[in-house]
This record gives sequence, structure tokens and C-alpha cells, in this order.
Amino acid sequence: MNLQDLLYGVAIKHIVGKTDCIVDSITFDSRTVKVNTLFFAVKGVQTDGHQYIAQTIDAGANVIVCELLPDTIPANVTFVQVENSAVALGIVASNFHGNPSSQLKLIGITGTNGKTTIATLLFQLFRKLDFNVGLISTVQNHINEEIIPATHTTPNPIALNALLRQMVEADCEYCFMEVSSHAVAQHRISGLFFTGGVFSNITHDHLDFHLTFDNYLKAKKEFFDTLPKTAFALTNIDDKNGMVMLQNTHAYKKTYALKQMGDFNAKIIENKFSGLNLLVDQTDVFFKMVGSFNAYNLLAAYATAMLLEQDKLKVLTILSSLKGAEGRFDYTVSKQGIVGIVDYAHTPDAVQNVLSTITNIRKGTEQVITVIGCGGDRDKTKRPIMARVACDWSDKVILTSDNPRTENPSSIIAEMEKGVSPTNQRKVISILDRKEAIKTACHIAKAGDIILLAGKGHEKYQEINAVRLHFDDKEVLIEQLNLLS
Ligand SMILES: CC(=O)N[C@H]1[C@@H](OP(=O)(O)OP(=O)(O)OC[C@H]2O[C@@H](n3ccc(=O)[nH]c3=O)[C@H](O)[C@@H]2O)O[C@H](CO)[C@@H](O)[C@@H]1O[C@H](C)C(=O)N[C@@H](C)C(=O)N[C@H](CCC(=O)O)C(=O)O
Ligand SMILES: Nc1ncnc2c1ncn2[C@@H]1O[C@H](COP(=O)(O)OP(=O)(O)OP(=O)(O)O)[C@@H](O)[C@H]1O
Ligand SMILES: N[C@H](CCC[C@H](N)C(=O)O)C(=O)O
Ligand SMILES: [Mg+2]
Repeated sequence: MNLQDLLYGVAIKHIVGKTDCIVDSITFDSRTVKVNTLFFAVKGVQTDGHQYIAQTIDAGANVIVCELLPDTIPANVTFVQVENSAVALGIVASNFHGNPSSQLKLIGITGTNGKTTIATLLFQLFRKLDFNVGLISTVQNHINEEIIPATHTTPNPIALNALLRQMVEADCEYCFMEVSSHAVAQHRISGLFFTGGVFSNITHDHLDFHLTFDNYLKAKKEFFDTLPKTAFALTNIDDKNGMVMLQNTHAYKKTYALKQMGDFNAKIIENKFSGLNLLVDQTDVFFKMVGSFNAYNLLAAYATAMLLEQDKLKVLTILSSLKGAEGRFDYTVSKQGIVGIVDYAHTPDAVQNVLSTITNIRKGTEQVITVIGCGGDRDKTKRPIMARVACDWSDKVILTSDNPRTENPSSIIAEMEKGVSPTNQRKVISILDRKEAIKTACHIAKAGDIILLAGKGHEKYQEINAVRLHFDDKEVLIEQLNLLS
């Protein structure tokens, strides 16, 4: 592709070298550069792409997009200086793939919790409404029934635009995608054209990356700030920062709420293990999904479908039969009557939500046994809080490993233990090995008791020392429950 076409829409500070050259591929990773590659020098968390410029030229790169020009510029290489290489990367990646986001209706969902659930519900709903649909999510990406494994919640701009291009080729009319705060802060969504944005909620997470809650909020808000005038900006106003999201957006503003009047409203009539009974915009509907947090997710999906001009009754009928994403409040009952729940709660708020839901709908006499760990190389400040919340809402807690990554798992558990108050000590045991922890929970449980396995949801691995070993909470849970006599 011609360089001038690729650079369309990029704010350029300075160009050194010819602009009428042909680029065959684009990358932000020096290790994948070939002849006639455009290399983006991006500043990262670990290293700075600018360090690899000379290496990429040796490997055949003919164009370099960078923030700082080197002292000597070799002949036959074009240097494009920009303010922010990551922003330029998004725009060029979109141009390279023929701007696929403007050829379908792209809806982005942001928030601390609920993104995967809302995006998946919308994908399942629009498939059942007979549309060709794409999904970009933590669990997996989809083009209709085709599954494309996910590496990130929101992929890098090159992978993202390639995926959107495949969706356009498959005649997809809609794509529902999660927009993580990392993706906004790293400009992975730069250059995309959105038809709508949805905000679920914001609570404590990712402070290792954003450093302060304020920065984290700003990242979420920036997504809404950059939505075009033609898009809708749908927010949950029961969240205390829900209105903040709308402050500077050019998009048309819409709200949803359970506790106050919004443009879209729902009321919980009944919340049981068998599902939710909700009054949605005055229509009484029974849903298969459990828990008040899922009332919010269902309402967000319904409101989005209404903003996309779908038929209300058809939408509610289909939503009422959906189960949402894999590994979210996924429950099973053993032959002894022990209830096992696998859930992806990995933030203090999510743990509290899932446990308060269990508390609200349990009969009262059973014990709640929670098995929980925290991820390594991620926000450390949430560890004691997650342990405290688990203790406050459970009868017994087994602290264990999640994905330790490169950290020592015992140190992660020790940080969680700091959140256990003296009165709660008697409820808690720590078992390093996650399988042993689940086995112990199954042995402690009696008929009617509820075991919650929190934090790993759909994940099919446990990452220890940078190696991913097969591990599936649901598989282990069922195996251990079946071994009980
Ligand atoms: C913290 C974070 O988000 N890191 C992402 C980031 O990596 P980084 O900033 O560490 O990059 P770096 O290693 O410093 O490298 C800087 C630049 O130099 C380049 N480089 C590097 C080495 C080299 O030899 N040559 C070279 O060119 C790199 O390609 C990069 O362009 O950019 C990389 C390339 O896009 C991502 O793969 C990487 O995601 C890591 C693997 C990750 O785990 N991210 C998680 C935290 C994440 O993004 N999660 C969110 C979900 C969060 C949520 O639940 O809300 C997600 O959207 O998935
Ligand atoms: N609307 C909600 N409000 C609060 N908690 C929720 C909500 N929806 C889901 N949860 C809890 O958060 C967990 C993660 O849900 P989900 O995967 O939908 O969120 P996510 O935003 O995609 O998370 P991630 O950022 O890790 O991809 C669920 O397993 C549940 O415990
Ligand atoms: N999307 C989340 C996933 C956390 C899941 C948990 N199992 C862990 O490994 O910490 C994150 O990147 O923080
Ligand atoms: Mg997700």
C-alpha cells in the first residue's frame, strides 16, 4: 500500500525521506520486521520501541513512525515524526485494513465489571435476531459461529483491525467489543469509528497500571469523550461515576438504571438461583441469569438493542433465554446437593457482588465456602481487600493461588492474609495448590452448602513462572464433587 494513503488522518510533525513508497506490512514489534515494513516505535511499560529502530532498518524496514528522530537518518528510509506513535498506529492500522470499523456498526463496552457479559449477551442476542455478528471479548472472539482465540480483552490495533476486516468480509452488520482501560490508555482503539459506547460501572482494579483511581476513571472517560456525534453514549447512572462519563462526550447521551429514573429502567421483582424476574420498561420478564449485577448487564444489553432500533418484545424474549458468558456465575449441583459456582470475580466489587447475590438467595442454613486467590504481576492493592470481602461474606474461606505469573504464590497469599481481621481468622485456611484448595472445599461441604470458586472463570490455564499449565476450575470442581461418596 502507498505510504501517503496509509498516513491519511495522521497528525504529522515532520517527514524525512520520500513519501511515494510502497509498504507491504506494518508492525510495532522489531522482531517481525521484513522487507518493506513500516515500523512504529512505541514507548511501552517494559521498553521503548525507539531502541530497536536501527535493528528494524537492518531487517528491511523502509518506513519508521516515531516520536523522536535519530541523529543520523539512513538514505532510502522514510522517517515520519508524530506526537504519539501509538495514536498513529491505530489510525494507520485502520487505513491498512480499509477502515473496517466504518463498514459495520461497532459498539464498545467499557467498565470494571460486566464488559464480557454485556458484549456476549449482545452477540448472542443479535445472532438470534438473524444478523451476522462479530464479538471481541476476554473469553474468545467470534465471527458468527467461528471462534477465534483471544489473547487480550481488547487486541492491539493491527490484530483488531485485521479481525474487523474479517468480520466485514463475512458480511457482519454488527460487532460488539470490550474496551479495556489498558486499551484506551495505550490508544489501541485510536482510529476506530464507533456506533455506540456502553459504560457498566467503575470500581477498584488495575491500579498497578493506572496508579490512581482518577487516572483509571479518565481512561474509561476518554473512550466516551472520543465517540463521534453520530454515536450513542449509554451509561449506568446508578454508578456514582456514571454521569461523569457523559460530561464531555459529543455522542447522544442515554442512561439506564435500576434505582432511579433513566432512559431505560428495570426493577428486580425476584432474584433466585433459578433466575431473575425483572420489570423491564414496564414489561415483566423472567431471565435465566442470576444476581442483581446481571440485572444491570441484561438492562444494558436491552437498552443497547433498543438504541440499535430492534423490536422490544423480540429482544426481551430472546434475552430471557440467554445464559451469558462462560465462567460467570456458572453453577452445578452435585448428587449430594452441594452447589458449586465458578465465577470470574477478580476485583473487590465483583467478589462482593457475587457473594451478596449468593447471600440474598440462599435459604439461610447452608454454609458458603469461598476459594479465592489473586493474580500475580497485577494490582497488589486489591489483594487484602478481596480477602476481607471474601471473609465478610462467607462462612469459610480458602485462600489459594490464582495465576501467580512471575511472583512467589506464597507472598501473594501472605498479602491477602493481611486483609483478614482477627475475628475472621478462624474462618480462613490457606492452601497454596489450587486443586488441593478446591478438593478441600468439596470435603468440607455438606448437602446444601455453596462453594464459590472465584477469579478464574472461563480460564483453561494457570500461569506459573510464565508457563501456562492446563487448569480449569469447573473441570476440577466436577471431578472432585464426583469423587465424594
Ligand atoms: C501492561 C500492558 O498492557 N502491556 C501491553 C504492552 O506491553 P508493554 O507496554 O510492556 O510493551 P514493551 O514490552 O514495553 O514494548 C514496547 C514496544 O517495544 C516493542 N518491542 C519490544 C521488544 C523488542 O525486542 N522489540 C520491540 O519492537 C514492543 O512491540 C512494543 O511496541 O503492549 C503489548 C503489545 O501491544 C501488549 O501485549 C502488552 O500486554 C500485556 C501482555 C498484558 O498482559 N496486558 C494486560 C494487562 C491487558 O492489556 N489487559 C487488558 C484487560 C484488562 C481488563 O481486564 O480490563 C486487555 O485489554 O487485555
Ligand atoms: N455489572 C456488574 N457489576 C458488578 N460485577 C459484575 C457485573 N457483571 C459481572 N460482574 C462480576 O464480575 C465478574 C467478571 O464479569 P465480566 O467478565 O462480565 O466482566 P469484565 O468487565 O469483562 O471483566 P474483565 O475486565 O476481566 O474482562 C463476573 O464473574 C461477576 O462476578
Ligand atoms: N482481565 C483481568 C483478568 C484477571 C483474571 C485473574 N485470574 C488474574 O489472573 O489476575 C486482568 O488482566 O487483570
Ligand atoms: Mg472481559
